[in-house]
Amino acid sequence: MASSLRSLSHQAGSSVRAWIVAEFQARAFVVTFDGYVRSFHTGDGSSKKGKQAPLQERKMVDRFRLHVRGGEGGSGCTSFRKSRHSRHGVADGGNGGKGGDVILVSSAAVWDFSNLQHHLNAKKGGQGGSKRRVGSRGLDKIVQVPVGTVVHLVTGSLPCLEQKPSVLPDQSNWEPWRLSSPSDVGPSATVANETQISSAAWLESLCLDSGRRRIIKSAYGTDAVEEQGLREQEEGSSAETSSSEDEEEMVDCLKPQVQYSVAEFITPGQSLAMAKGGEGGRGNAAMARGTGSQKALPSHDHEPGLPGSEAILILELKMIADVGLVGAPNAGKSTLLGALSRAKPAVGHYAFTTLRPNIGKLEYEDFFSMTVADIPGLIRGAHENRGLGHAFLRHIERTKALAYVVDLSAGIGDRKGPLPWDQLEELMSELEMYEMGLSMRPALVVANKIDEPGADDALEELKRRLPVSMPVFPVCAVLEEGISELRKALRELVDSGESRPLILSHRSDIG
Ligand SMILES: Nc1nc2c(ncn2[C@@H]2O[C@H](COP(=O)(O)OP(=O)(O)OP(=O)(O)O)[C@@H](O)[C@H]2O)c(=O)[nH]1
Repeated sequence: MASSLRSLSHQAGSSVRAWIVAEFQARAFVVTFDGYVRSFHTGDGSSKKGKQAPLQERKMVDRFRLHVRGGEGGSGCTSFRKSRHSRHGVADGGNGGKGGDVILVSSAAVWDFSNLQHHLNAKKGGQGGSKRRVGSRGLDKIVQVPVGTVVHLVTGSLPCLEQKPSVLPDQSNWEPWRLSSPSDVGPSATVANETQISSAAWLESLCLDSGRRRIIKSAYGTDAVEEQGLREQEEGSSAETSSSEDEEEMVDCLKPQVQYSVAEFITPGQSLAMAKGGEGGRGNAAMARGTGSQKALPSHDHEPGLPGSEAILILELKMIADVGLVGAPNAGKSTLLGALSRAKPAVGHYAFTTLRPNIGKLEYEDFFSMTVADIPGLIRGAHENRGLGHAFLRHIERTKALAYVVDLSAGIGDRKGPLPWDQLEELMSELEMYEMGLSMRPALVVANKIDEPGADDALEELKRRLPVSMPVFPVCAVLEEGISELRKALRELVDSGESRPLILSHRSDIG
C-alpha cells in the first residue's frame, strides 16, 4: 500500500501533499501521498509515530491574522522606434503589467489555518517593453482556506468579490463576533502596539489586564458590551460606572478599525480577492498619445507601477455542520460520533481527539449525507472561556440542529459528575449565555451509557423531567445500541428544522 501511495505521490508531483484519513475496522490511520504513515491510532490506544508529530497532537489553528498585499504594477517603458521618417524616433514604450492579486479559495481539503503564512504577497507585474509590449501580469498568490472561514477586516480596503452572491453573507444575519484570548488571533496580535493592528486582540488584552472578562459583541454599527466579570460582581456600583466608561472608550476604539464578518466561505471552490494588484505604469507611447494637441510629441517619460492594495485580516473558522453534539466531558460524544459514522467510514478531515472539533459524515442508503460536529466537552463557565470554552462553542453556532449528549450513569450511586438532567441544564445555560437563542435550535437528547447500572431509572426520571415533545434516545455508544434509531432521528431533525424548546421540570425522584 505504501508503495502504491508513493507512486501516486510521484504522479501528483512532489509539492502536492494530501492527507488521507481512513478508518479501517476499529483502526484509524493517517498516511501521506509520499507513503509514510504519519500517525497510527489503533482501537487499543497504541500508536506508532511516523516522521511528523501525530495529527492528534497538533493544535487546531482556527483563528489567524493575515497581512495581504497585492503585487506592485510593473513600470512603463521609455523607448523610441527610429525610422527614416522620424528624426527623433516614435515613442513605442509599452505599459507595465498589472500586479498579482492575493486570492483566498475555500477548499474541503484543508481543515484549519495551520498551513497559512501570516504575510501573503502577490508578485509584481512585469516592466513594459519596446515595440509597445505590455509587461507580464504578476502572479497571483492563491491560498486555500477551509470552508466556514469568516473574514474580519482590521485595516485596508474591502475585498473584491470574485463570486458575488454566494460569498457575501446576508448582512441581516450577521452574527456578533466574540473575542477570546489574544493568542487566538496569531502570534503578532500580542504585539499590537508595534503593528497597530488587531484592535480586537489589543482590546482583549486590555480586558485581561484589568482582570475582567468581557464579551464584546459587535456587528457593523450595533455594538454592545456585556460584562461577565466575576470581579465586578464583588465591586460596588462606583466601579460599575467607571467600567461602563471604559467600555464605551474601548468600543469607540474598536469601531473604526475592525469590520466584522465582511465575507465568509460557505461552499468549496469560492474565491475572494483579498488584495488587488496595482495597475502597471504607462509607457512613453501611451503618455504621448494622451497629451491632446501635443499628441505627436514624443514623451521621454514613463510611469512607475502603482502599489497593490494592502489589508490586515483576521480569519476565523466557524465550522459548518448540520448537527452539533454538545455534552459534558466524558459523556461519550466522540464514541457516539464514531458509532454514528462508522457504518460508512467517511469521517471528514478530522482525526478523533478531545482537543479539537471532529466532524463525521453520516451517509444514508439513499445517498443523503449530513455532517455531525463533535466539540470538546462543555463545563460550567464555558461561555466565559473556561475549559476549552467558546474557542469551540463558536463551531456549533452554524449548526442546524443540536444533539445534547448526557451521561446517564453520572451522579448515580457513587459515580462522579452531575446528574443527567443537571448536565442538560448546565449545557443549556452555557449555550444560552454564549449566544441567546442557541438552545432553541431544533434538538434531541441522546441518553448515553444505557448499559451502566442504574441508567434505566435515570432515563425514566430524565424523560419525566423533559417535555413530551422532546425526543430522548437511549443509546450505548460503545456497543452501538440504539444508533440506527438515532441516525434516523437526526436526519428527521435536520430535515424538519422544527424547534422544540428544551424546558426541564424540577422533580427529584432519584439521585
Ligand atoms: N459504559 C459505557 N461507556 C461509554 C459509552 N460511551 C462512551 N463511553 C466511555 O466514556 C468515556 C468517554 O468517552 P468519550 O467518547 O471520549 O467522551 P467525550 O464526550 O468525547 O469526552 P470529551 O472529549 O472529554 O468531551 C470513554 O471511556 C468511553 O469508553 C457507553 O455507551 N457506555
